[in-house]
Amino acid sequence: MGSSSELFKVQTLAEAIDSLKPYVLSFYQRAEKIPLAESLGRILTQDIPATCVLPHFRKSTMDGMAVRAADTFGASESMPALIECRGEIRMGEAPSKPLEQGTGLLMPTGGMLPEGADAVVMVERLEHFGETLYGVTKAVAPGENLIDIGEDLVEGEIILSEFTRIRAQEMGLLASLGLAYVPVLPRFHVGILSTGDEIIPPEQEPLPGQSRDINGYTLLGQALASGADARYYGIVKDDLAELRKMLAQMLKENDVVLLSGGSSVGLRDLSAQLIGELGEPGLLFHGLALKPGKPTIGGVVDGKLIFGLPGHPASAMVVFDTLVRPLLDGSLLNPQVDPLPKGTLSQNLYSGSGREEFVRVRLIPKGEGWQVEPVRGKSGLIRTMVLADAIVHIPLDTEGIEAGKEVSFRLLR
Ligand SMILES: Nc1nc2c(c(=O)[nH]1)N[C@H]1C(S)=C(S)[C@@H](COP(=O)(O)OP(=O)(O)OC[C@H]3O[C@@H](n4cnc5c(N)ncnc54)[C@H](O)[C@@H]3O)O[C@H]1N2
Ligand code: MOO
Repeated sequence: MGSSSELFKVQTLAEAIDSLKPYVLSFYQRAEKIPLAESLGRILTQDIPATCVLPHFRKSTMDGMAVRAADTFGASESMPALIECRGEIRMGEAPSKPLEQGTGLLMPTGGMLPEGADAVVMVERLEHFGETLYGVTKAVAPGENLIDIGEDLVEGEIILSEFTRIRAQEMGLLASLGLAYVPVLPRFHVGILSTGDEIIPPEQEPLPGQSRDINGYTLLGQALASGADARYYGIVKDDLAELRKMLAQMLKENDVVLLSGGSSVGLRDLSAQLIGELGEPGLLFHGLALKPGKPTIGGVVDGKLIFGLPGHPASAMVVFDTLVRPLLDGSLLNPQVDPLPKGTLSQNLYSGSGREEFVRVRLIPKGEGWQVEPVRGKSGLIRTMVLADAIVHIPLDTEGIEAGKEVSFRLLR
């Protein structure tokens, strides 16, 4: 234990992320094209220009009659404007000739307006006087009840930027552009392993001194929620040979390997030693100026990323969220991928640790916004994470945040 302080050559979170960036970027080169129907939650790897005008025809937004707006000016219930109906436009069909002055064409919502028409009168404002004669009981303004050509999209403009996360509305937009396949970041394959002589599977009854595996499941959930293809590899005892064998297999089968436990300075600190041995460049950092999460380990073995996360369940989750998630979900390159909502802090938050802090908080509805209330409790308590709705960041160079201040938070989903 005498050499423990040398092991902890503490780096900042930003330095750790920078050291991993080149390896993550090389992974991002493996962009793939996937069917649009499977693209929800994936990250675009290209700017998407509008390749067509939308809509490409003038479209009615009401069931009614296409008219020249000027023909309806001054119309009222007591003095309707008289319009001669020249027939009906069907859905999906183009009108055959322009609309003449004083005439109208009946049309459905979504139908194409004829040349010459510049507004639609809704059926509720039409009176049928017989034969082809209709009365308009309320004037329409030019442009009323229609969507103009290019009102949605103008050809050539960049409509989605690189590293946008595809939501339902982006899927719809991509469909409207005719993109049946979309270029996205690849999904990381993530392998998760829990370590420790005392850790047992959930289905076993713990003897004194034993604990059921929590981190295997929290990390699996977080990796899946970040869009990764994640797999849980179980539990390995504090045994160098066993751990080496398992890590070699996991590195073969995954892009990212997550270990938890055994990251600190105890006798059983095997992970850092092994990461150094398994391949190049090996260990990149051991110890971060982070609270919780000081004993975090990070390394790269032959292009694969490997992390040793702290054993304490809340620490492992917070470190995943701040260090690992941004690599998996593309927010490393586009921090705007998830805009941070804001709320008002209910109590002073002190930060005298000399470390960057991530504080678990509850969100309490207050007026139209949120009151942000710190969840107290040690990082060894899983319940603190269950009570928490979000995480608030206190940067390295501040002493804390005063009660009543507005703070940004990241939702824990
Ligand atoms: N002398 C020092 N001791 C510790 C330091 C330090 O700097 N000096 N750092 C502390 C901090 S901070 C943390 S966090 C922990 C991290 O410990 P390890 O990553 O080495 O993890 P373990 O010692 O194996 O376990 C700690 C704790 O967490 C429980 N654990 C581990 N894995 C799981 C799991 N999969 N599911 C549920 N619980 C788990 C384990 O049983 C221990 O109770 O070190 C401090 N010590
Ligand atoms: O980092 Mo330990 O992670 O403070 O509990």
